[in-house]
Amino acid sequence: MNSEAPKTPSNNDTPIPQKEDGFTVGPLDQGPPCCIPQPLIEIEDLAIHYGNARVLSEVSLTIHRGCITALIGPSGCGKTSFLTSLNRMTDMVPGCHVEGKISIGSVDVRQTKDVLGLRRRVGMIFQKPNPFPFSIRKNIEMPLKEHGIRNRTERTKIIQEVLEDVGLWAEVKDRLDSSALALSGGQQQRLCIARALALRPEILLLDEPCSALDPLASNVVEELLLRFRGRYTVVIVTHNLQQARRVADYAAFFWATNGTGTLIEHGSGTHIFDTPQQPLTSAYVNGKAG
Ligand SMILES: Nc1ncnc2c1ncn2[C@@H]1O[C@H](COP(=O)(O)OP(=O)(O)OP(=O)(O)O)[C@@H](O)[C@H]1O
Repeated sequence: MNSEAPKTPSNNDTPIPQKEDGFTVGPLDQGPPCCIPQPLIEIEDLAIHYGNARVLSEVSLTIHRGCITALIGPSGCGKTSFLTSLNRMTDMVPGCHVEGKISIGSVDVRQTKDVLGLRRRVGMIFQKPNPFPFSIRKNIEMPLKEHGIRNRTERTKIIQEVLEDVGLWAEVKDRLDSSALALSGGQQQRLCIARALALRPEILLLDEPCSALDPLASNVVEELLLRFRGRYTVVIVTHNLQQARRVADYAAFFWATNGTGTLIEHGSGTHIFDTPQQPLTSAYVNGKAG
């Protein structure tokens, strides 16, 4: 294990990026613009079961505010299960049982009664873009209404802001009432990210967000993630090690033995990809295992 600081510059003098190229990139007042390693999510001795099968065990990890943390490891080692436990999506899986402690700031994730508030704070983006089968506008408006934003002018403002944040505004501003399903895959994924941003989350969980996209669309989403650094705390599952290497301030490597995954090693992206301590990590990141 390693808790060395990430490669990203960490000092208070880094200027806050201003609106450029039509992007505003999230609430500007939400924190340090660079990756100052301050713990935000603390996971202690996490275990996850589906029925009698223990698929994840003994995972302890600190995730830092404003940083991008990549979860890597072969298929079936528990990355998605881990990710979805962070905003209690695991509650929705019949037979799923989570043990251990997850804290986000002062909130005890497993004990909190305010699951809606938790999910507002911790947004989730899935592998396959999943826009609602409605208009582009309604895709963002619906969750805003569900979360109690009754004022139409405020909703209209947020819709424009978040579409600008994901670089989609110029492409869709003249067809906000057209079906979201008519957008390309990459545009749909950016719409889903905009929908998550509309609720002003602090944390974004992304489960292989680029794997269903063509290389060009994938690059656009990756670029977007880099722009989120410092504004949102991003936790991303990716099988694309090149992508993980490019974006990760921190990386956590999982591996399963006899069906039970665990965390083998974590640390800065540089540490995991260039100087891993564990032979298994080295074999995996160099394409010799997994
Ligand atoms: N709903 C479920 N019911 C039963 N078992 C499940 C369920 N979801 C996941 N599993 C099992 O839990 C283990 C971990 O799965 P998980 O999807 O978390 O791994 P992963 O590392 O994200 O895999 P991948 O990279 O293929 O998405 C696997 O053995 C999987 O079959």
